[in-house]
Order: sequence, then C-alpha cells, then structure tokens
Amino acid sequence: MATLIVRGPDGSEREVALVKRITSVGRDPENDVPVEDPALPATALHIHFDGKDYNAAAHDRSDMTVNGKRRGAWRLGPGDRIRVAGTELTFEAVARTPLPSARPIAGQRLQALETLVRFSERLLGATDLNRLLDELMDALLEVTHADKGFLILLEDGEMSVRAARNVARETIEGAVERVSDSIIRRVVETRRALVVADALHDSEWSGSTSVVNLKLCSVMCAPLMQKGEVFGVIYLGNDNVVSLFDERALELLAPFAAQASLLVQNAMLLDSLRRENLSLKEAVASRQYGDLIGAGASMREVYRRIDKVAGTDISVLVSGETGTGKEVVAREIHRRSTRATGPFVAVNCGAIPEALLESELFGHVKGAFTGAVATRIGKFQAAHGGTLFLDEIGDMPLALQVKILRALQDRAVTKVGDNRPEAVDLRVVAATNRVLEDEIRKGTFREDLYYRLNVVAIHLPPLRDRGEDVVVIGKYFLQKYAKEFGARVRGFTPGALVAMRKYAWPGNIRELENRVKKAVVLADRALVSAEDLDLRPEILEPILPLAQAKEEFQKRYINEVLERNAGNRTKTAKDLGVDPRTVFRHLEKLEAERRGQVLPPDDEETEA
Ligand SMILES: Nc1ncnc2c1ncn2[C@@H]1O[C@H](COP(=O)(O)OP(=O)(O)OP(=O)(O)O)[C@@H](O)[C@H]1O
Repeated sequence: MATLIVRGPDGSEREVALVKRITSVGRDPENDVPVEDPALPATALHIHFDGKDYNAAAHDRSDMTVNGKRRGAWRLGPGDRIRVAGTELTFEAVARTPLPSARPIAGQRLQALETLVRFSERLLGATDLNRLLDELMDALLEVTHADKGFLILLEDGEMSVRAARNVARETIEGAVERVSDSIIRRVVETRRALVVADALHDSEWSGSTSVVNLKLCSVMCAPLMQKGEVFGVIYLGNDNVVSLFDERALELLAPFAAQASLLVQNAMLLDSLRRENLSLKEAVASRQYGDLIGAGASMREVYRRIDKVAGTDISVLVSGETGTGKEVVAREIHRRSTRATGPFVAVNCGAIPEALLESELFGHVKGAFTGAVATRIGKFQAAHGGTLFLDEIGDMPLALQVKILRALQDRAVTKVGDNRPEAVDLRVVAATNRVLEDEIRKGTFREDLYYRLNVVAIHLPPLRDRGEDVVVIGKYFLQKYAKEFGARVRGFTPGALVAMRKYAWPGNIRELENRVKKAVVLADRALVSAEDLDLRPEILEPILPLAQAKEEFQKRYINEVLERNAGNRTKTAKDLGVDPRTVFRHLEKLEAERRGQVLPPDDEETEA
C-alpha cells in the first residue's frame, strides 16, 4: 500500500497510508492529512488514486513543487518529494513500517453487539420484511463503515437482491445487475466469509462484476446459513477506502450474520404466513356469502336463490345431507330478510320426544299436564316478528303436522290446555335430509304441509360434489382453529389436499370441520397431513366392482366438467364429445338419486 512521509516545518515526521481514493492535505484539521504549518493553505493539495496511479494536484493554485520543480499536477513515482510552504511530503509506493489496521476495531465489537440488540428489538415490531432487511443493512453499514451493502437471498437457486443500501440509507437502483458476481459465488460454494482488501488491484477479483460496476476497493461477504445450507449472503463494500476490512472485521460480522440468519428466516416465515393469510382471506372473501363459504356452480345457485327469497315472506324448504349447512342457509335467509332484527328460533323436530313436541312448539298453560307448573310460550310465539326454523321436519309426527299446517294457515297458535288462539307473525324455513316426496308416498308426510313449506326449494349439494370448495372451506377452518387454539399450523401438505378432494365426506362440512379442528389441536408440524386428518388410503378408495367404479368415475367427471362450464349442458356435451342427451340423462339420474328413485338403465348401460 502507498504511503506519504509527512515532514512539518518543525522537522517532525510521520507516515500516512493512502487508503482513500482522494486524500486531501492542508492546514485545516478537516483534511485527511492535516499538517501544523501556518504558511500552508487550508487545503493545499489532493492526491488522487485512479485505480492504477497516484496523482498529486495543487489545490486552488497553491504553490506546489515536486522534486524542486513547480507543478500544478504530477503523477507520483516512488521517492517523489512534494513541497508546499514549509511542509514536505515524500511518496512511497510501499509502506516503510507495518501499518496499523485501516480502522481500529477495538470497541467496534461492542458497538456491533449493541446495534444487533437494537435491530433484534426492532424486529419484534417489524411488520414488513422489506423494511426489516433495509434496517438490517443500515445497521451493518453503521457498524462496519462500509458505504454499500446488499442482502442477497438464494431462492430456488436464483439470487435475488432483497436489500441494497448506501450510507445515505437510500436504495441502490439496478442492484441485481451490479452485484451478480463471482465473489458471491465463491462464498456460496465455500460457505465461508471472504474479505478482499484492495479489490481493484487484486488480480483474482479486479474483473468481478461488483468490483467493476461499483468501483469497490474493499469488499466483505458473509453467508447467511440455516441448517448448514446457505440461503443468502451479506455483501458489504466501500468504494473509497482500501483495506477497510480484515480478519478482525470478519469476526465482527460473523455473529451478526448468524443472528441475522435467524432473524431473516423468522421474518421470511412470518412474511410468507402473512401473505398466505392475506391470499386466503381474499380467496375466502371472494368465495364467501355471509357465513357460507364456497363458490362452485352449485353453491352459486344456492346464493342466487337465497337472494331471491330473502326479502319476501315465502316459506323455504332447504334439503341436503346431514352437515351440508341447512341451518346456516336458514340463518342467512333470516339475516337478509326484513325480519333480521326479529328473533331466529330453531327447533330440531327430530330431537324432541313426541309427547313434548306440541308444548315445545305452541307452549302450554299451567296445569295442562303433569309437570306443567307454569304457563310457558312455545317456539312459535318466541319467533313472533322473526323466523322459525323447523329442522328435520321429516321427523315430525303426523298428528303434529296437521297442527303446524293449521298454525301456518291461520297465522295463530293455541297453547296446550288452552282454547284461545294467539296471533303469530313469522316466516317459516324448514329443513330436511329426507326425500319428502317419498315420505308422502309412504304416507308419513302430509302433502298439503309439504306444499305449504316448499314454496321455494333450496337444495344443498353434498361436499364431495363441490369441487375445489372442499379445499377452500378446509383452509378456512384450519385458519380459524389455528387462531383460536394459538397453534402454529399454517396449511395442508399436498398429500392432505389430494386426500381431501378424494374422500367422500359422508358427514359433509360438519365432518370436515371436526377433522380439521382435531388435526389443528394435535398436529406438531406446520403442515397438516392426510394422517393428521385421519384420511387413511383405505377410507379414501374403497374397492368397488369395476362397473360401479366406471359409473362413479363417469358421474364425477361429468359433474366436474359441468361445474367448470358453470352448468352449461350443451358446452359440456361438446367438451366431452357426447350427445347432449347423455348429459341430460346424467342430470336426470342425479335428480332421481336425490329422490331415492332408480331409473331404468340406458341402452348403452344394458349393452355394457
Ligand atoms: N358453506 C359453508 N361454509 C362454512 N361452514 C359451513 C358451511 N356449511 C356448513 N358449515 C358449517 O358446518 C356445520 C354444519 O352446518 P349445519 O348445522 O348448518 O348443517 P345441517 O345441514 O343443518 O346439518 P344437520 O342436517 O345435521 O342438521 C356448522 O358448523 C356450519 O357452520
């Protein structure tokens, strides 16, 4: 490294290393080389290093001589003597005495640790990964005195510059092209930090992209590691000072990089969770209708019907297998109706013993039967001004069906043991998982009541026929219960998603909810697996006779294509390369199945 021997007018002598690109000499203490010489101008000259040579230039026409001759500017060679006023400077291409480190490291370790603690504290409040990384780089520039810093992450083998900062705490534009570089490659390959003292003159690195593009003199690069793997690097440089970094500076950087690795990994995990959360929220929001989640064609048809009937007082009959959301639909109708501020009263007709059902529905007067110690109103009166939800209406005994029909026709009910009818103003939504038409045929359900309740029918498809909705609803429950139980679970494994799509879900959404809830409580990993959901291969794919398996597949496949085509039968037939009558026939069969009927086999099927 080049040096200047500085001799003052009093004969004192000292050696100064030329570590900067431009070194100023003068009387003013602000200069890089201040000299106590009253005759010397405030700044007398500059020595400029152009990457190859050192050039002296007189400042403001000051009287400068080199080797006894007056010069305005001069390319310096070994032993050249510069004189201004009473000061003499001798240029040496190499240091005469070993120089102390360019920057004293003592005390910096403490400063670095303090900065690290401050940074860690900031992490606790950090909400955004990009800002956090910028803060990390700013802290590192402060500690190491680098004037440029880059945090580069390796994602899927690709380098991406996640933070690029200069001392002014500004983002360096176009950083990717500037640093994609052999120095980084070396650090990634060796997994070891690297210091380059005088990069412009180091034959190994002087051609590297970053050194050329950023005109770097000093470079220090350390890996960010997790479980022995490099996932990024911290790259620091200075374009002004050579030999800024040495082994001791590396020692300073090492704990910082180790801690930063943890912090960055954590922050990245948090960031990905936040992003996943947000996209799930968006997905749920775009697939949500009140408390109902799902946006497949069949559910969109359900929403359309709810929209149509909600504002009226029309009776609605909701049908669907157990756990498909019939009560949620009833509540949604109520919530969107003009009765929303009134009560919503649910009665499970199948769960109440027959002897108690009448009094439960219509109330009783004191002494009406043994145990009737006080007069009580029934569910009909409780629902006055609101909506009465009659769940499992198919389980209602015939005798009571007559009374319900009368109450709905007369808009009045009479308590058990009383003979004074009371007016009630309510809307009825009934639900059933039975096929009521069959019950009528069997004589267990009254046709007149059926028509009274079934002014508009809403059918809820089973979960297995709702396509991708099963995943969206599953993720919604996962998120909900992870939050409720403070669990660290953040998603499903790909295997779990496949299993969820394959499984038949006999208990529908209630079963999905229960399985996910249990998995969230018990899971000890971030991702819930098919095993956590108790979806073992044997319950996913029961072995069927080939003909039945073919039929099942065909049914599912046509449903899927129909779903993709938003229910358009002609397009579905065209896509499947079949006659439209095949699709119509398929839908007829589904409808018959829903009613529990069996259609005669087609010619095609008979042949098969
Ligand atoms: N589309 C949906 N999105 C989110 N949650 C749903 C959806 N459908 C149903 N659920 C939830 O599934 C569970 C079962 O729903 P609900 O009780 O309404 O079903 P049901 O058809 O009335 O059942 P049952 O016939 O057994 O009375 C509830 O916890 C409900 O909140």
